[in-house]
Amino acid sequence: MKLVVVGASGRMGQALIRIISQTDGAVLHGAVSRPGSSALGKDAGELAGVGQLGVPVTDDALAAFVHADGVIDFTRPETSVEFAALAAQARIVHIIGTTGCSATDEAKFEAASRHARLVKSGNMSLGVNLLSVLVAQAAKALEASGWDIEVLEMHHKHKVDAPSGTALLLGEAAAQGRGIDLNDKAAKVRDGHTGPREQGSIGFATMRGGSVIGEHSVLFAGEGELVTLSHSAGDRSIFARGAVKAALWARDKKPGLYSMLDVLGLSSQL
Ligand SMILES: NC(=O)C1=CN([C@@H]2O[C@H](COP(=O)(O)OP(=O)(O)OC[C@H]3O[C@@H](n4cnc5c(N)ncnc54)[C@H](OP(=O)(O)O)[C@@H]3O)[C@@H](O)[C@H]2O)C=CC1
Ligand SMILES: O=C(O)C1=N[C@H](C(=O)O)C[C@H](O)C1
Repeated sequence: MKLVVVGASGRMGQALIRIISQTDGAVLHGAVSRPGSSALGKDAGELAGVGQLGVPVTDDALAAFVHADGVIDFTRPETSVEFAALAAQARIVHIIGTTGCSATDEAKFEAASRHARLVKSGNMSLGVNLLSVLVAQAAKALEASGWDIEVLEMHHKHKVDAPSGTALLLGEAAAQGRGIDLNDKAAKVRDGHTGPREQGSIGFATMRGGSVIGEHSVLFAGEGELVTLSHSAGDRSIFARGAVKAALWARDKKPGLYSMLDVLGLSSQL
């Protein structure tokens, strides 16, 4: 499968180029960076430390997409929206790992998925997707006893969105387990005299610092006891491997908007 990596000089872009170069059935067809990037014209393999791949970094996304089978995109919301339209035009697979997208962005992805096969997830790792299934089960099982749910996350100091895509994905899983809408029940920020915790709300706490790749915990707090379900990312290759797996999976699917749970065969569990 001929894959284009957009955001090729980013943290995830680099991890993706390395994983594609090691994956049977996948080949790096194109690498796209932003106009003016210092990476333009450089060999994508050399940039990612895997030796020459014969793929120069370009800023011409459409030309890169034309003869490709898929694009893997961990960039920025506004950029992913643009690439979704181009991928739909080229009728290719589009894997979106970008987080921090608005409801308007999501509607544009939905529209693009009428023509393209899109897989989008706030976390492409197997571990987090399994965790989301466990969180939904725990949220349901502990509902009658009225246990409170809090989602805690920490990431590196460069991260620009909060709560993380993963925290929101885990919050959605908890909400699904409780049969509620996360938008009605999320407490994303607390500051000052907040009053007591609203019964049935799902709280979020965000920490940023250093080079932390991704730490997530979902806390279930009852009277006198606490259950914690957590995931720790040791390396960005876990996300890159998931994204490449998603691209290979989506290749023969009908146009539509899929999740990582679909790719992993876990959607019926949630
Ligand atoms: N779903 C998942 O499993 C995961 C999701 N993520 C998400 O992926 C996204 C990227 O993360 P990360 O790699 O750490 O961030 P980086 O900032 O390191 O990488 C983003 C890259 O996108 C590039 N970019 C921005 N606009 C364009 C454009 N118009 N054309 C081409 N390239 C562009 C940036 O270029 P420039 O530097 O020049 O601006 C940058 O190189 C974030 O939203 C993050 O939350 C991250 C890890 C896992
Ligand atoms: O920005 C990151 O780095 C990460 N972003 C994703 C998120 O927002 O949850 C996934 C992962 O935790 C790393």
